[in-house]
Parts: sequence; C-alpha cells; structure tokens
Amino acid sequence: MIGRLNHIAIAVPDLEAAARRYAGPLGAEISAPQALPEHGVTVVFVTLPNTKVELMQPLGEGSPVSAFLEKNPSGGMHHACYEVEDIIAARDRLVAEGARVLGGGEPKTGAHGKPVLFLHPKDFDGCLIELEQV
Ligand SMILES: CC[C@@H](C(=O)O)C(=O)SCCNC(=O)CCNC(=O)[C@H](O)C(C)(C)COP(=O)(O)OP(=O)(O)OC[C@H]1O[C@@H](n2cnc3c(N)ncnc32)[C@H](O)[C@@H]1OP(=O)(O)O
Ligand SMILES: [Co+2]
Repeated sequence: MIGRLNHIAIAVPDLEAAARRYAGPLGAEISAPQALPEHGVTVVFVTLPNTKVELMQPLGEGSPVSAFLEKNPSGGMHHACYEVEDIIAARDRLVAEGARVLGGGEPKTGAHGKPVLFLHPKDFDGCLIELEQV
C-alpha cells in the first residue's frame, strides 16, 4: 500500500540555524519558511535528489512538536512520510488492522496541499508515520 518516501522530518529548536546548516555546510537546496498554524509548526523543506527533509519548529500553543523537543532539546528525527494513492482506503485498512490513526482519523491538508494522516509511533516500532495522498 505505501509507496515512495515523501520526506523525513527533523524537529529543531532553531529553524533558521538548521536551514543555514543545510544550505551552507551541507550545500542543499532549501525552501522559504512556511508557517502552518493548523499543524502547529513552521517548516523549511530541503530538496534532495530522491526525497525531501522537513525541518520543523513548533508554532503556537499546543504544538505536537513541543513535547518532543522537551524530550530532545537539540532536536531529532520526528517522523517518516510515505506516499499512498488513496488515503481513505489506507486509513480504513489501518483501522481494520488495529493501528491508531491520530487526529480522529480525518485527513488534514499538509504542507504540499495534499491530504495527510498520522499513525501512532507506538504501533510502528517507535516511529511516527505520516501518510500523504499523492
Ligand atoms: C507540516 C505539515 C505536515 C506535513 O505535511 O508534512 C507535518 O509533518 S505536521 C508534523 C507535526 N504533526 C504531528 O506530529 C501530528 C501527529 N502527532 C501527534 O498527534 C502527537 O505528537 C503524538 C505522536 C500522538 C504524541 O503526542 P502525545 O501523546 O501528546 O505526546 P507524548 O509526548 O505523551 O508521546 C507519547 C509517547 O509517544 C512517543 N512519541 C511522541 N512523539 C514521537 C515521535 N515523533 N517519534 C517517536 N515517538 C514519539 C513519546 O516519547 C511517548 O513515549 P513514552 O515516553 O515511551 O511514553
Ligand atoms: Co511531515
């Protein structure tokens, strides 16, 4: 069911500093910062030849990234995003398999303007999974 790796995400305490490291020493192509209040994050995307890296910093109260950064103050790998063709079919299959689909199971519009859903990290080997319909 899952297809290509769309992106991996890294939670960072200082987005500007992290973006500078990717653009400078690592010589990567980076996007402008994008504030996504509905998701509680500001993101910068790093474009690589085969996938993307999403650098994320908390935005606003109750950001889902705040607790993670409290536990990992220097930042760390936050989630992996896999592409699916039909996010509703994917959700229904996962629910039938007993996986916890977060946010009540209703897709939100993600950073690329496409529907996204998240799966609980405790159901997938300690890795938070994002699904993006492409
Ligand atoms: C930019 C838009 C979009 C895109 O298009 O790309 C995004 O990527 S938005 C990214 C941010 N959004 C989300 O993360 C939404 C989904 N996340 C959540 O709903 C919550 O963060 C969570 C995963 C359910 C955790 O919330 P909560 O239960 O309130 O936090 P705890 O801190 O109590 O965690 C419980 C348990 O899970 C472990 N955990 C939490 N986050 C992660 C993680 N990212 N990776 C691995 N494990 C994680 C946490 O450590 C706790 O474990 P224990 O300590 O063992 O109990
Ligand atoms: Co993401």
